[in-house]
Amino acid sequence: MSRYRDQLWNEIEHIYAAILEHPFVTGLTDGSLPAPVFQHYVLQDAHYLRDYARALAITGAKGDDEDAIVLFSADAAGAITVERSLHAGFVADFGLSPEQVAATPVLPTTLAYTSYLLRTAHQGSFAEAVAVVLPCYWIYARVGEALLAEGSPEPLFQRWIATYGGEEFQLTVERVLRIVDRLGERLSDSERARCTEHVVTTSTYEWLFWDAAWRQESWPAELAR
Ligand SMILES: Cc1ncc(C[n+]2csc(CCO)c2C)c(N)n1
Repeated sequence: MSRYRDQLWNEIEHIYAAILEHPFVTGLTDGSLPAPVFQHYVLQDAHYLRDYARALAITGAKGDDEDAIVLFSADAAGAITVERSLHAGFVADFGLSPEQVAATPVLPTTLAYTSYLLRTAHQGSFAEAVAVVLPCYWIYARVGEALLAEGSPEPLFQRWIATYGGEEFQLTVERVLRIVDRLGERLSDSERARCTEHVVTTSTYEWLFWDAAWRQESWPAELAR
């Protein structure tokens, strides 16, 4: 019997491959990513990280042992710290004012992704909560690793790559994957199917999140009041 993580990776490998080929991601390493696209991503990510931290805190509260409670609760705080340091730096680099940042609306893809995260974390079991938050860790660790090997000529993008390709983050993800493997050994068939669906859904949202920035997604201007 293979580890649960290997079964899950089989389900999302094609999404990961599509992410590595996405022009947003290739634009990070060849330096061609247009600044407004990266800016869009960073501003939406600030909204995303706040709700992701909430989803992690709920996952921690549902933890089935002390290590799991500590890991997810600490990462809930960590997601806010990352958001503040990474994003304060990028926002300063872009010359954006705090007012402009505060006025940035939560756009459709961010709202859909965070809503699904929070709904599942609130309503699901501990295993479902772990499954729904997993792709955020796992895909960024794998993408960070792949991009670190290539690097970027643009210092701003290189800083982003170093955050997620770095060893410390890789160790955090390994700790989450050990919990996934442990839970995988005792899931019923129906709970396993629900967990797999959450992993596939939020992996798809990871692709969509980059694509929304690439498309410069907005709410329909013709419906604005
Ligand atoms: C859309 C989106 N998905 C994943 C991450 C990466 N990420 C955010 S918090 C966290 C773990 C705890 O710090 C990780 C890996 C991101 N920034 N934005």
